[in-house]
Amino acid sequence: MSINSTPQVVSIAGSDSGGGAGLQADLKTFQNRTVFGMTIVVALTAQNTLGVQGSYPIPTAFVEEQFKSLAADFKIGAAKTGMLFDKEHVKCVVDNLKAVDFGPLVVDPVMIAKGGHTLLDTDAIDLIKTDLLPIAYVVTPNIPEAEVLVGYPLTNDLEIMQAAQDIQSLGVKNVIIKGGHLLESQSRDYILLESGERYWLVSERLETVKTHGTGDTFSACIAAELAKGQPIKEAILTGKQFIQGAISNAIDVGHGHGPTNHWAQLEETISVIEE
Ligand SMILES: Nc1ncnc2c1ncn2[C@@H]1O[C@H](COP(=O)(O)OP(=O)(O)OP(=O)(O)O)[C@@H](O)[C@H]1O
Ligand SMILES: Cc1ncc(COP(=O)(O)O)c(N)n1
Repeated sequence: MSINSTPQVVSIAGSDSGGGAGLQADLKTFQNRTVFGMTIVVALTAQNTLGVQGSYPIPTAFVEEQFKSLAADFKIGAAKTGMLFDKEHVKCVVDNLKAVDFGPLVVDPVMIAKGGHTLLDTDAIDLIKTDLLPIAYVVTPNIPEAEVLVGYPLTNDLEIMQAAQDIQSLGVKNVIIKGGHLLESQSRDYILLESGERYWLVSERLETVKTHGTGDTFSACIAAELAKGQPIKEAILTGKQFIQGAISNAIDVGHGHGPTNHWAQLEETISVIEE
């Protein structure tokens, strides 16, 4: 085996002490998908399934030091970003990503935790649009995050499709608008690829409160598959199959919005509906 031939992936995000979202969800997902996972810690949260009790940024100089440590040794095949805390940290992450080759970048534009706690200052959003998205290969906003990125409400399929196009025009190659927040009997994500191909990935919507960290888990799985060299369409399908399996094979921890099951296997119940 040649040096560094094992697929390697890094998550640049915040720590969730409760283990269901953030860096912890990403590492568990990387492990399940058999890629070697690493982390660049941007912020810490004191958090459990009941909510976020506090958050604390890592000094940007130390974020940079972590970038340098990983770049000096590993051959990273894909990266993802999650909670980036504020404008200074977004700038630090962008500057450092430009200085290294960590492969295709998946941006999960985490803004507000499901419990309502702010994970990104609102004055950092412009920088995400102008500086982070142009260097991203994939972006995975949920509906409220997509609304913030485009500046108009998404109330029907046509508006979601238009939003994907408007987000792509910011410079990111592939756009996934996640439909976990749509109150329908199906869970539908809208995909617009670099090639112009567009489709919905549709699965049964599972009635559960155990959805803490669904977005992190989904985007981490996509990054893992990209690090293995999977094409984007396959990587996204695997992400959707993985999150469906992780929600449907529930585990029982905590008293609130429990985490998904990161040791679950892929679920094969996804439909692809071309536009
Ligand atoms: N109840 C559900 N049943 C089936 N799939 C779901 C459900 N909730 C979310 N999903 C799927 O999980 C993935 C993540 O979507 P979601 O919209 O929940 O992201 P998110 O809000 O960013 O998550 P989080 O902020 O918790 O990390 C999507 O593929 C979505 O379709
Ligand atoms: C550190 C960190 N990153 C991301 C999320 C989003 O997950 P959710 O929306 O399920 O709370 C979170 N709660 N904490």
